[in-house]
Amino acid sequence: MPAPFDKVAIIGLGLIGSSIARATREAMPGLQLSGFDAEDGIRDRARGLQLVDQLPDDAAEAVDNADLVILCVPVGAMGAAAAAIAPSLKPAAIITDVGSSKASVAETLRQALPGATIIPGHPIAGTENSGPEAGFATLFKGRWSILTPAADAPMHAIEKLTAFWSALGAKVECMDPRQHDLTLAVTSHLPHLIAYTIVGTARELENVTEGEVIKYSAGGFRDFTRIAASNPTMWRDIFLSNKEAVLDVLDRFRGDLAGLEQAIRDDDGATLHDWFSRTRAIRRAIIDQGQDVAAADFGRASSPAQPKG
Ligand SMILES: NC(=O)C1=CN([C@@H]2O[C@H](COP(=O)(O)OP(=O)(O)OC[C@H]3O[C@@H](n4cnc5c(N)ncnc54)[C@H](O)[C@@H]3O)[C@@H](O)[C@H]2O)C=CC1
Ligand SMILES: O=C(O)C(=O)Cc1ccc(O)cc1
Repeated sequence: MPAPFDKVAIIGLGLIGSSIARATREAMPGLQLSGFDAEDGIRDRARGLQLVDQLPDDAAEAVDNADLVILCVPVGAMGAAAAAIAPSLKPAAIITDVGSSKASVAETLRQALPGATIIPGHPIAGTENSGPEAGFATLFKGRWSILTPAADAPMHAIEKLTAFWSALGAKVECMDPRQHDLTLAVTSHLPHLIAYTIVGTARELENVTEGEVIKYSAGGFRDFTRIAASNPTMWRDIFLSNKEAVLDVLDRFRGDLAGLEQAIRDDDGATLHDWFSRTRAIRRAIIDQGQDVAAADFGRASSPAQPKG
């Protein structure tokens, strides 16, 4: 199939931007790629890696004549990135982003780029690493890429963006932005908040445990430390931009945690066993659906799928 775009501009050349560049090069070698990053040092490193064909020192120059512009910056920087490209966007250009929250980003982009064709997006694929060296071409293979177009978004733009992500190996689905934000608050944002909490708590307990938390850190805690090593700027922005949904799921989580705390206090083994059995079934269902590609891809699955029964 021919590439859906002639020229694609990637703004923000960190983990996600550089992965898109690498994957696009592999899947659509004839396509013209340009890029920009606000940090001089990142631009230099991206040039060294030869991630794109053109990498000017100016955002507006990078999007000149681009058919698709992909904003790959932290959610809190979307407004500034959009404002910087506004003067030189070609009228027919499609603007998308990869931000981890959608309703507030969509509103920011609408305000910064009035009249532009904006199709917000979010590839549900990533790692705890950042920067242009951290990206890799296979990141999106077999993973979901969610689009959250407004009701009046032009169908041809949605179709072209779908074709682009499909060429990178992603499975594409459209979703309402609020539905996206609530779903991701449960499946991604709350788990990160818990990891950030538990690793910080363990660090504070080091005085009590005399360094043994780190020394004997076993499977469970190690998994949390990977997630808690995620990009602080990016995650600060995610929590502040998806505040409502995160606070909503946090409230429910607190209720469930209190229930388990009470069961422990009451020596109520049946409640604990019942809860843990249900969560085990959820893990198995996810693996049966083939959704555990992240761990498999990175060759760091913490444990193989448990045998049934
Ligand atoms: N890291 C992950 O696992 C995933 C991240 N995302 C989303 O992708 C976006 C980018 O994240 P990463 O690539 O991981 O971060 P990153 O930190 O690796 O890269 C972001 C880049 O954006 C640049 N930048 C910041 N403000 C800018 C501006 N105004 N103009 C141009 N460049 C600017 C930074 O210098 C940096 O190089 C975020 O919105 C994040 O929520 C989405 C899916 C997964
Ligand atoms: O590294 C991990 O476990 C992740 O969960 C990566 C990730 C981070 C943010 C997203 O919006 C999507 C995926």
